[in-house]
Amino acid sequence: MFFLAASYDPFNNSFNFPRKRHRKVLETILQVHCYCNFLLPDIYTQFRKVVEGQGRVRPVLSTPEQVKALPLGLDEGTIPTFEGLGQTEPVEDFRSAFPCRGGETEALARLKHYFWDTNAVATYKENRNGMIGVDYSTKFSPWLALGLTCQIKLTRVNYFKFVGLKYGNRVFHMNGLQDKHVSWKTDMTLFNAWKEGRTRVPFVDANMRELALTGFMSNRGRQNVASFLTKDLGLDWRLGAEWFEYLLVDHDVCSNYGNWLYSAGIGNDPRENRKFNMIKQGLDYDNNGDYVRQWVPELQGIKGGDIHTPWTLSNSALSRAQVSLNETYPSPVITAPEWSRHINNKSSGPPAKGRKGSSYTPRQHKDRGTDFYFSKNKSF
Ligand SMILES: Cc1cc2nc3c(=O)[nH]c(=O)nc-3n(C[C@H](O)[C@H](O)[C@H](O)COP(=O)(O)OP(=O)(O)OC[C@H]3O[C@@H](n4cnc5c(N)ncnc54)[C@H](O)[C@@H]3O)c2cc1C
Repeated sequence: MFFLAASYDPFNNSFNFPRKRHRKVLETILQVHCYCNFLLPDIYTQFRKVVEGQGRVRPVLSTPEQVKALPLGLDEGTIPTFEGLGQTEPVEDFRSAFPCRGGETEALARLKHYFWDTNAVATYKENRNGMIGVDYSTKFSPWLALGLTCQIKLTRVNYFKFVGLKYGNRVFHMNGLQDKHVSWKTDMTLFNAWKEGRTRVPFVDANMRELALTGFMSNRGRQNVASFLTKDLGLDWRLGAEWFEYLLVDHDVCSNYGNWLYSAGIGNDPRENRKFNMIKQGLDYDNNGDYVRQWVPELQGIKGGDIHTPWTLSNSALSRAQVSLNETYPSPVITAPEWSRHINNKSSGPPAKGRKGSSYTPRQHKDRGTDFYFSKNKSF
C-alpha cells in the first residue's frame, strides 16, 4: 500500500505536508476524480505514477462557521440501540488487533496516537505486514470507510473508488471486470469451513476466526484467505466478498469488491493472477506461529513454526502437544501441491521425531514486506 503522510493536525488546526511529493499526490487525488472516470488506467502502478507525477494541491476549504439547520418538519429521530435492532452489545475480544470505537473523536485520537504520540508512522513500511497488535498498520480503515475522517488521502483506497466509478455494477459480476469465465464452485460445506475457521489450515483458520470475533483482519490475512477461497477451494469469490461485507468494521464496497476481484484474478489488471502459498505465507509472516497460537487454541501445544502444518508432525510430537488429528484438529480440507516444498524444507532442518520448538527459521523471500500489488516476483 502506498501511504501518504498528508494530514490534518487537529491541535494546531493546520495541515502537514511533510514531503513535497506527498503534497503533489494529495492534490492529484483530489483533482483526478473529474477525469479518471474515462482515463483510469487498469494497472494500479500506472495510476499511481500519474497521481504522483501530476500533483498540485488546492487550497484547503475553510471550516464552515455553522452547519445549516435541518429543513423544517424533518424529524431528527433517535440513534437506534443494539437492543432496538434486535442485537446484543458486542463483546470485545481481548486478542483484538483493533478494538475500534466509532465516531470522529475516536478517529482523531487514533490519528494523534499514530502520527504524534507514538510516531508509529515512521515504521509503517517495515511493520505493515504485521498481524498482532494495534500499531503494525494505521487502522484508519473503519473511519475512512465511513467518511468520518477525510484528511488522510491514500492512493489505493481512492483507486478502488475510481475503479467502481469506471466499471459500475460490473464489480459485482461473477465474471469480473475482464468478463472471464471461471467455473466457480458453490460447495457450502467448504464455504462454511472457510467462514468458520475450520479449514484445518491453521493460518487461514486463525485469520477467519479473528475476523468473526473482532470484525477486523490484517491486509496480509485478507490477501491470504481470499486467495485460499478462490484459488485453493475454487469457490465463487462473491461468497467470500459477501462474508467480508457482513463482518468487516471497515467495510467499503469499492475496496472490498475491488480487492476480491483482484484476488480472484478477474479484476481490472489483466496481468495479475496470483495464488498464495498458505504454508510459505504462514512461515514468512508468522514465523514462530504466535499469531496462529493466539486464535487457534486447539494447537497451542505445538511450538514454533510447526504449528502451520500439524498434519505433517509425527504421532509423538502431536501427542506431546496434546493434538489429535482425529479429534482436536483434523487434517486440512484441501492440500496444495506447492505446500510440500516448504514442508520438506522444514523437515530437513529440525530434529527427527517431530519438529519441536521454534527451530525453523524460513529464509526471507525478497518480496517479504511488499504486498502483492507492487511485487514483481510471481512466486508466492
Ligand atoms: C480481499 C480484501 C478485502 C478488503 N476489503 C476492504 C474493505 O472492505 N475496506 C477497506 O478499507 N479495506 C479493505 N481491504 C484493504 C486492506 O486490507 C485494509 O484497508 C487494511 O487492512 C485496513 O487496515 P489499516 O487501516 O491498518 O491499513 P493500512 O495498511 O494502514 O492502510 C491505510 C489505509 O489505506 C487504505 N488501503 C490500504 N490497503 C488497501 C487496499 N489493498 N485496498 C484499498 N484500500 C487500502 C485503507 O483505507 C487503509 O485504512 C481489503 C483487502 C483485501 C485483500
